[in-house]
Amino acid sequence: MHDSGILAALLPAAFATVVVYGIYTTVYNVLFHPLAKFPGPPMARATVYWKAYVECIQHRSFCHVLGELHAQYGPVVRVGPNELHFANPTAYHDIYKNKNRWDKEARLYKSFNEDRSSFGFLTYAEAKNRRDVLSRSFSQAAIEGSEGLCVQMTNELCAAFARQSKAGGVDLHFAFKCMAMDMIMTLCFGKPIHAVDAPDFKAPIVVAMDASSPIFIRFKYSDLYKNMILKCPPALSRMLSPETAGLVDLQELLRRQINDLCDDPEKLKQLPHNNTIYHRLMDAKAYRDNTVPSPDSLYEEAQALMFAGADTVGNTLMVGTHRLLQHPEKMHKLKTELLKAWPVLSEREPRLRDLEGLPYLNAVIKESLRLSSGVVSGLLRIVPPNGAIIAGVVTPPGTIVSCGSTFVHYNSDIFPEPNQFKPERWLESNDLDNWMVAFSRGPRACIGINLAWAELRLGFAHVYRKFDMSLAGETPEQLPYRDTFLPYFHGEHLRVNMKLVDA
Ligand code: HEM
Repeated sequence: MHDSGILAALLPAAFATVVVYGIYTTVYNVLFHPLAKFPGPPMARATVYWKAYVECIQHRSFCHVLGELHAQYGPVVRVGPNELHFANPTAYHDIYKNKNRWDKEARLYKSFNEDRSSFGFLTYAEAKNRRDVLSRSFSQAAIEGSEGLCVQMTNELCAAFARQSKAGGVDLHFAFKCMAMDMIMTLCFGKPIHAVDAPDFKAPIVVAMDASSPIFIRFKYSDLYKNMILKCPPALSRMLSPETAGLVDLQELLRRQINDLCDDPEKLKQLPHNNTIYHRLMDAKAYRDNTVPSPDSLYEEAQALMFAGADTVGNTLMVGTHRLLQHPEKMHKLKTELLKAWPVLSEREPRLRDLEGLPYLNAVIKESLRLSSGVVSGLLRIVPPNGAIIAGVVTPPGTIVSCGSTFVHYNSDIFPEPNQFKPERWLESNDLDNWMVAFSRGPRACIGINLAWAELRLGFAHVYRKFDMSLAGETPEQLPYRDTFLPYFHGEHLRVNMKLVDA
């Protein structure tokens, strides 16, 4: 028989095998799977590609879809053949508690192409090794040591506000992200990229990161597409997919930085600060096995730190500002507190320690963190071999589980009138802190929490003490976002007139 004859005979057999396998898995998933008794949309019970359809074809925001599903199906919904989402806030503490060593879920976490980073390692053990090295750079003491740098970045943002303020206002969507990007770049490599100096705050790296957010959703469902964009030569990738060109530029910039350091570690000595995160990451003695990670791993860590550290802080400052502008009386209260702590602008500015003691400032930050929620997607975890009880529900081993932070932060039993901006609620009860989950909880909680708090305290304090702000144009009633892991704000950017106060 000719080759073409063999192929002609095999093709129908291969096709039939695929069809039979498809029918078998569908019947198994719907009727016999250990999760068969949990309610959920019929297609979600049958295939993971239901979620892909909702996210990639319908372009719907999955955390919002989850809200509708829970209203229809109750507190536990089966959103994939092997996946449950919990709406009950107690589930949050059951899943993300300190003593849990649960793995992260591969499809979601591999989509970021940061598999060998603190954020991307799937297992607790691998992540712990890296976190042990990094945690020294993010400890409370380290961040206090970087206070001068943090103040400098905030001052540079304010100087840029003063310079760039013009008819039409400044773009706060990008401005705060630029500041956070300069901060993390300086902490990593000792030199800022001066993102805040870009005209209208459109620093290419920040714009590229912003535009690339929705693309990662597609990476979740197609390795082929992901590799086509991220692993083929940059010039070809830019040609094949102009919409992701910015992401490729960002990768090249970080790769150059890391390759330079790996090729010639002596270059570390030339960095303006001698105690950067990459001094630490490239110090073999910092590791239990005395081995510096591969250049690829160091690159992925840099990407993880940029993505984790810039948009999150930027979004919180933007959402807080949006709400304060909608509530002049709360803005006034904040400014009054700041004026008392910092009566004359030209005199000693308050230190981080002083800002920690300002109750209303801290309440404003908590309320901004609650409303922006940090990461809005469910942080998917795998139930270990012994199974688990989550919010009172017996959950089989191997199940993918999550409870999104928005289901905690917008729960009206915990936060009455959850859509309202009420910093005062944090002053009335300390118990609420138990339900602040913006930085997640447990062994994979945010490693940058101290840095984030420092940036938020200094950001709010300096900007609100130094500027009177008013909306340029219409007040957007809401800042609509889509769940792309972080919230992706896709509406009109928040533009604000900034007027320097006299003293
Ligand atoms: C308002 C600011 C921030 C918020 C709301 C936030 C939120 C979070 C959340 C929810 C996680 C858990 C993600 C997961 O389980 O998949 C996380 C992890 C992480 N964050 Fe942050 N973050 C913020 C700022 C920062 C900053 C400034 C950095 C440092 C550059 C940072 C670095 C990280 C890293 C490295 C992880 C991975 C930890 C691990 O998986 O073990 N974050 N963050």
